[in-house]
Amino acid sequence: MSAAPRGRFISLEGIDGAGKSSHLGAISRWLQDQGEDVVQTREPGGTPLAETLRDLLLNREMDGLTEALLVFAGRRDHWRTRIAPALAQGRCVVSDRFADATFAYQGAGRGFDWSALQTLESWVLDGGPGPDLTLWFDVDPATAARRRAAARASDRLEALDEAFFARVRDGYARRAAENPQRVVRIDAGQPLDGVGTQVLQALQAWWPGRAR
Ligand SMILES: Nc1ncnc2c1ncn2[C@@H]1O[C@H](COP(=O)(O)OP(=O)(O)OP(=O)(O)O)[C@@H](O)[C@H]1O
Ligand SMILES: Cc1cn([C@H]2C[C@H](O)[C@@H](COP(=O)(O)O)O2)c(=O)[nH]c1=O
Repeated sequence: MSAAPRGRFISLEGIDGAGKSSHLGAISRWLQDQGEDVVQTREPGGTPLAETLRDLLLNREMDGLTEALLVFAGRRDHWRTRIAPALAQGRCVVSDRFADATFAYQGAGRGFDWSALQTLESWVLDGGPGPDLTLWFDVDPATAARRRAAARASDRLEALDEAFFARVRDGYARRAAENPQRVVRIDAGQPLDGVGTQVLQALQAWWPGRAR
């Protein structure tokens, strides 16, 4: 009996308040409509251990190196016990954030060494590929801050200033430039339905071209 073809892996990225989580459900439904068995997850988190580490990241004071090691520790557990097995079964994984967030937040935002992050990423993913498609919800930091303020109280990272989020945005732009075949930029400054239309178009444009 032959093994199932590897499933597809989609990640959603963007600065806090960009609006990515608002489209998670619609993306999963669209994939289900294509006949996919979908696993919806998030980072930091996605497993009991990684959710515990998420709680520390969002609520305890620490430096950028500690943040990077903590998110990669959680990602290792998430990858090894949940994402990789699901992909091996041919399932479709949709994650609200993945490794690009570490390059953007801990790399560009905190100033942690980019090539060291690339080494950690390769170790944690067993040298294999990460997401097949990344939707980068790109919005200016002032708009994102207004959306966050209207929606909820800030956690430790969300409370950082606009200059931090401008650097994080630059980090996402750098990852997009380094991975043009994978990362699709969504103009998240548009109203909700306009963003939803772009998301759908990005999925449709990518879907038929995916070799399994
Ligand atoms: N395009 C949009 N226009 C206006 N408001 C939006 C838009 N997209 C999302 N919002 C609102 O902004 C707030 C933040 O949205 P959401 O939680 O989806 O962002 P997020 O990128 O997932 O944030 P985080 O990563 O910090 O959880 C919500 O109140 C949501 O309703
Ligand atoms: C994966 C990852 C996340 N972060 C930060 C980004 C956000 O501020 C929080 C997660 O909150 P969300 O509302 O669930 O998006 O964590 C990070 O700093 N590094 C990472 O690798």
